[in-house]
Amino acid sequence: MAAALSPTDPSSYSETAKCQVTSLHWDVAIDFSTQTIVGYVDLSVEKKVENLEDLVLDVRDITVEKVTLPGSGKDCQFEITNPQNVTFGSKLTIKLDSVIEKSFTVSIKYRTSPSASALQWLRPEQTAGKRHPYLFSQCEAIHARSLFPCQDTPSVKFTYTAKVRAPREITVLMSAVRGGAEPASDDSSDLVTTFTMSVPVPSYLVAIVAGDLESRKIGPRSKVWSEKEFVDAAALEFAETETMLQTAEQLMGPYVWGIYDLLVLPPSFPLGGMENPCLTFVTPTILAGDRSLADVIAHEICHSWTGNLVTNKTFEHFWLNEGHTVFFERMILQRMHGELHRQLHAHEGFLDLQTMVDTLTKAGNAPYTRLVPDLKGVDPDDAFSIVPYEKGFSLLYHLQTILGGPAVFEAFLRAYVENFKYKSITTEDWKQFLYTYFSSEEDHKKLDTVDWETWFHGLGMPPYQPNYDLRLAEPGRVLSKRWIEQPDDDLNVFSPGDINNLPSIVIREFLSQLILAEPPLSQAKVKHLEKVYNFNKVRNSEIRFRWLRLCLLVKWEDAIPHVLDFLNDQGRMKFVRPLYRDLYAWEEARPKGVANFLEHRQEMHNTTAGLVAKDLKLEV
Ligand SMILES: CC/C=C\C/C=C\C[C@@H](O)/C=C/C=C/C=C\[C@@H](O)CCCC(=O)O
Ligand SMILES: [Zn+2]
Repeated sequence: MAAALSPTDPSSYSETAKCQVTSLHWDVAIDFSTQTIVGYVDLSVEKKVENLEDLVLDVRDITVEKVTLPGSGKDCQFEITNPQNVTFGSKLTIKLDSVIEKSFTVSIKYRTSPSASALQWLRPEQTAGKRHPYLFSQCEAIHARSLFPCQDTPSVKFTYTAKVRAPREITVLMSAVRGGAEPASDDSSDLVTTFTMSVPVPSYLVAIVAGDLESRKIGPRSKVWSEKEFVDAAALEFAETETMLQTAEQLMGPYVWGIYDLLVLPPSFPLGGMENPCLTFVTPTILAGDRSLADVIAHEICHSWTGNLVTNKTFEHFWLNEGHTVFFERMILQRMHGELHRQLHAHEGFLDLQTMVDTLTKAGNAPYTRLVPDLKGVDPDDAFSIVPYEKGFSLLYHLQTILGGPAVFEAFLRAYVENFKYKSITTEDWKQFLYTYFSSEEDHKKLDTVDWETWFHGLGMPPYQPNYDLRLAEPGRVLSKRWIEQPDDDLNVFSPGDINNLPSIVIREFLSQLILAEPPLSQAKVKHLEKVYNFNKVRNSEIRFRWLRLCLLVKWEDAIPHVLDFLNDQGRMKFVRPLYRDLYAWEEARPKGVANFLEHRQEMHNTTAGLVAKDLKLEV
């Protein structure tokens, strides 16, 4: 019989009403030769009920060797049920007959599997330096259970310490403050590095990286880490980090995590960024050379408050993490570059939301367009999209508009963070606080005009269409209109100078408008665009992405090798999944897309490969 999932979190087996993990100690060795992590996790647990018979934990692809209660020195019986559940992993039940104390510790001796979904192992030849192997983790949403047995639900927060052993030429970092690295007592060719995270975090924020890493100081509390080959470029690209941190502190209160470092990962990293505390992980696709893609850094910095301090209680409330973070990210852009930048980014987000809603709806996944989706029986990775980011932002922007503008709403958001910091909350908690904060009769009348049911549970686009100020984008929009209206046999009116002085965000808007043109642009026009502006040479990933989508839209065969190059150069899902879907949708290009995927899937990140396989309708 299948094991039951938690009544309070559809993505976890843990029984958090009975007991909760409050701290964790991880004592492990990284074994690159077997692609496993081996050692102990010690969990300190607090009982919530008098008679606690079992401790139930989430595991996936983990071999448990022994469980002991260090307090009494006794071994515990344990069993693993649902061993093959692809979506949620398995349920580890530890028998606790003898525990009478309110708090106790269990020590679990275990090993991970080479196919642990949280981990990507790279051979030396897959790294930039080609000298040493590399390992990185991605635990959000529910992959921490493949790294260590845990209550893998964001409703539980714990502090942690760690001791990680690895070969001495490998630098190990975690989402925590790094202590020293000492030679292992039995073999000085290994180093043991220690870490401390003293702010309670959910399991999805535990992260590890191990590789041939260097760092550069980029601010009083910040370093950037990466392979030697990228580190100087990364230091220049992210030089605004401290300004962003200070701006975020003005908006949301003190930064509680001590250090804020950045790690630039190898190109297969599946996300733009991941807000691992003390050490944000980012994709190298934001190394544009001109800081124009640093909005990703602003976003990850804001998660230090929204997400990492105030956390969604389950991934059904993921919009609380992401909607607020996008809202604050755009406030940082506004403070640094002006309101028109915020307006243009918000507009771009709304266009992206429309595209995503169309894609999900056409694919039969309309339920994932809900702001608060039902994740019962659903892998959170399958439900993941920009919907919670942009629909969430739209809701907050709408509230800002009706409740009195930025000053009033910023004060509310600051109070929201203050009120819920260190907690995990639901959408209902958020809404109750909103009504309590805006308590006057007049404000309640305004709040009651909001169609909450449609915002939270409605399918498709939000029930309100914002009217953003697009003055900044005007030159790009005028140029796109000219291209759309110009007859195909009279294209010599365009010249490279048309886009010379346009900021990259405006070129993005230019290309987005061309993609949206109805009827679609002719292939002749797209070929002429290349002739005049040389887009195939542009390395800015956001421009490259839009340009290649436009080429596929008009079925320009010569563009396919450029698309495949981009797909094989990097593995960011935001770019890879739509391009593979476009290849699939074009019947003649489909075999090339499928063949390219099959050739490269072994090099891809697990999660990306699994989702692309579904996009290409291949067996997983
Ligand atoms: C409603 C959605 C339900 C669950 C999703 C929760 C987690 C999904 C999982 O796939 C993890 C996502 C992690 C995201 C981290 C960073 C993003 O900001 C990246 C955004 C995309 C990009 O910029 O490349
Ligand atoms: Zn985010």
